[in-house]
Amino acid sequence: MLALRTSAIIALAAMTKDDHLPSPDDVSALRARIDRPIVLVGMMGVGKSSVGKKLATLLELPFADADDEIENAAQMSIPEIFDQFGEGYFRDGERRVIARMIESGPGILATGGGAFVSDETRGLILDKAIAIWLDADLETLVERVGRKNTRPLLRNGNPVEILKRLKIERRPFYEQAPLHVLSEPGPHLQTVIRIIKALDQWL
Ligand SMILES: Nc1ncnc2c1ncn2[C@@H]1O[C@H](COP(=O)(O)OP(=O)(O)OP(=O)(O)O)[C@@H](O)[C@H]1O
Ligand SMILES: O=C(O)C1=C[C@@H](O)[C@@H](O)[C@H](O)C1
Ligand SMILES: [Mg+2]
Repeated sequence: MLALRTSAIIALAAMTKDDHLPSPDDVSALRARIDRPIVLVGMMGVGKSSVGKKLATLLELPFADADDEIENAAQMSIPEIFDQFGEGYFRDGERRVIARMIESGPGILATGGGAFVSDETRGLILDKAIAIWLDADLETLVERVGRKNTRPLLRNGNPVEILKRLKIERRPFYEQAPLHVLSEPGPHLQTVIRIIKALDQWL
């Protein structure tokens, strides 16, 4: 497969009839080339956890979610951690959990929306893993985060305005990921296939 090691591979093409599931042989061949963790980064609600799980199933790789790991380690929910100890404490835990998980070898890791903003975490991911920026427009994010009220950063103010601001503030960090995949409205599988294609070109 042609290795496109240019600055970034942008898989933003609209869904076409070419967005079909790759054959089992193609998936196996790709799987064999994955020698590092694949780390999904991007805004809250973009689909890192839900798409990441499906991607892991398709590639037959272990899946882990940094937010879940933090909750398990603390035996508390993320809103409880924010309420009782504050965001700084959460970010410390997030940094430690991701540093540990990056050492676990090939697998799919869904990060929390703010993880890639940390210089230390971002440096580690860029050095030792394959970072994929999952991206969506504001309207899509607003619709998706509205399905659950579990994101403490959206509780203190107008969620649309907060998401809009965070999206602008975080873009310079997210765009450092070498792969950029759009997660548009539609089936999760559409995004999974786009990730597979981006990886196939990159590796
Ligand atoms: N491609 C998609 N098409 C339709 N719905 C999606 C898609 N991706 C995610 N969703 C839905 O959007 C919601 C948020 O997704 P998810 O929890 O995976 O986001 P996240 O990026 O992990 O967010 P966070 O950073 O807060 O953990 C879920 O209800 C999920 O099913
Ligand atoms: O975007 C963020 O900063 C966050 C996203 C979620 O995944 C959680 O990590 C937490 O709610 C913070
Ligand atoms: Mg998540």
